[in-house]
Amino acid sequence: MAEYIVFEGIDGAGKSSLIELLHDKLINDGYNVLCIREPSHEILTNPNDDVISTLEFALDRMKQFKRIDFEAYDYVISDRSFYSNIAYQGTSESKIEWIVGVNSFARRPDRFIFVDIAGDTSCKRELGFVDPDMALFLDCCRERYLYLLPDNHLLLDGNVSFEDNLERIMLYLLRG
Ligand SMILES: Nc1ncnc2c1ncn2[C@@H]1O[C@H](COP(=O)(O)OP(=O)(O)O)[C@@H](O)[C@H]1O
Ligand SMILES: Cc1cn([C@H]2C[C@H](O)[C@@H](COP(=O)(O)OP(=O)(O)O)O2)c(=O)[nH]c1=O
Repeated sequence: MAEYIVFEGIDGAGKSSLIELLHDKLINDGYNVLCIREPSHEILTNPNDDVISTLEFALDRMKQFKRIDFEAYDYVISDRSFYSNIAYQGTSESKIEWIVGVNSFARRPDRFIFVDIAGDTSCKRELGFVDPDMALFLDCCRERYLYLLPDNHLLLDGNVSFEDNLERIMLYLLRG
């Protein structure tokens, strides 16, 4: 049964770069690895409608998981999970409660790796400049992630080198 490893963090944190490096390392070590991402395809959501966005992301999530045979792999590595749903669409207490309920059948991660950067760093990496509204929104998402971190998570500083973070990830996976 594959270990389900989730990478989370705001846009531009370095999730996909680290996943690619981890994938190559694990394949090189002889493991069967599947990399997935959420959403599994481009989803046209309305950023002003957290309810519709939540349902779109949650449906895509459930359908994607139906297609995965966890017995066929050693590791399934995912770029995002239902935690993104809470971080991005959970803009009030009542929405968070509802989003947790909508995702109650979503698979829980065996390993949770949070790559941490600030909202303005995200803007600089993704847009090339700091959009104050976007930076503020992303800082709120970051706060929700930090509040939600499950037990046994690994928190990475997304400003240090990929090599240093890959080393930390390998130690974390070895910890059992
Ligand atoms: N630690 C880092 N140091 C320097 N550049 C980084 C770092 N992490 C990410 N980047 C850069 O930021 C951009 C977004 O990285 P990416 O891996 O696509 O993030 P995400 O998947 O979290 O959106 C890429 O250009 C990447 O090279
Ligand atoms: C899975 C998921 C993603 N999202 C958002 C977060 C990202 O802004 C976007 C995915 O963007 P994308 O560019 O595909 O990936 P990334 O920025 O992680 O490299 O979808 C949600 O708002 N809710 C969710 O449940």
